[in-house]
Amino acid sequence: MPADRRVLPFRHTPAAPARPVAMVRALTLRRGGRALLDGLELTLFTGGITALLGPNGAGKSLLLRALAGLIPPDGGAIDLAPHTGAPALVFQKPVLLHRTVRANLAHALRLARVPRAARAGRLAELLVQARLSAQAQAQARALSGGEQQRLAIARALAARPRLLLLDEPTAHLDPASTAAVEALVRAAAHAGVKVLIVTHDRAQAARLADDVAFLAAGRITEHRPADDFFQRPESDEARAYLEGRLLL
Ligand SMILES: Nc1ncnc2c1ncn2[C@@H]1O[C@H](COP(=O)(O)OP(=O)(O)OP(=O)(O)O)[C@@H](O)[C@H]1O
Repeated sequence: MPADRRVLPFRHTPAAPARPVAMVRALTLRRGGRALLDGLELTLFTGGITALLGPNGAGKSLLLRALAGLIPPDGGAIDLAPHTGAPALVFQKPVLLHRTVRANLAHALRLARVPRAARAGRLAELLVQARLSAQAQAQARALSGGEQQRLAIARALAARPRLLLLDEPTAHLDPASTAAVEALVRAAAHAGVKVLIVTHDRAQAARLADDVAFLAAGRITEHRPADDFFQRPESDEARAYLEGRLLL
C-alpha cells in the first residue's frame, strides 16, 4: 500500500494530528489448514470512524476478535499504541446480564475500576448518552433490540476505551433504532474514541465513516477515505462487492 494512502483526512478531530492507535502487520489466522486471515495489513489512526466492509466470510469478525485480543495470531502481529489501552468489542447480539440496565452499567464501571465515588455520576452520564435514563430500572433483556444495542455500547464505553470495535451493531434494527445507535457511535467518536465498525449497510458506512477498509479473502485490499472508496473503488474485489458481484 503506498504510504500516502495511510494519511487519512478525519472529519471529527481536525485539530488533533492523527496518531496510530493500532497497527496490524502481516496478520495470519489459520483454521483447519486454511488461512482465514492471510497476511493482513491495517493501520488505524486516532480520530473518526473507520468502516470495515467486505463480503460474508471475508474475515471481518475474526479481525475484530483478534484486535480485541480474543484470538492469538498464527502469524504477524497486532501492535496497540501505548495510549490505546484495551479495545472494547461489542458483538452483533449483545450479551447482557439478566439484571437491570442500571446494574449492567454499574457492573461494567466496577470492572473498569472506576472509583466508587465517581460511579454514580458516570452511570448517569452513560444513561443519558445512550438515551436510556427512563429505562434505568428495566430488565436489560426486556429492552428492544435497539435499546439493548445502545446499552451494550454504553457498557463498552464505561471503561473509556480509546478503540471501540463494533460488529454489525445495527443488523436487524429498524431505521429509527439504527439512527439512535449511529448517534451514540458518532458521539463516542466526537469524544475522541476511535471506532472501527463492521457493517453490511453501505448507506450506513457512507453516513458514518471517515474512511473505509475493505476486506476480502483474508486481506485488506484497500483503505481510503470513504468518499473516494465509494466513488472510485480501486481494488477489483471492492468494485465487484459494490456492484453486487463478489461472492467468496
Ligand atoms: N473457529 C473457526 N474455525 C474455522 N473456521 C472459522 C472459525 N471462525 C470463523 N471461521 C471461518 O472464517 C471465515 C471468516 O469468518 P468471519 O466470521 O470473520 O467472516 P465475516 O467477514 O465476519 O462474515 P459475515 O459478514 O458473514 O459476518 C468464514 O469462512 C468462517 O466460516
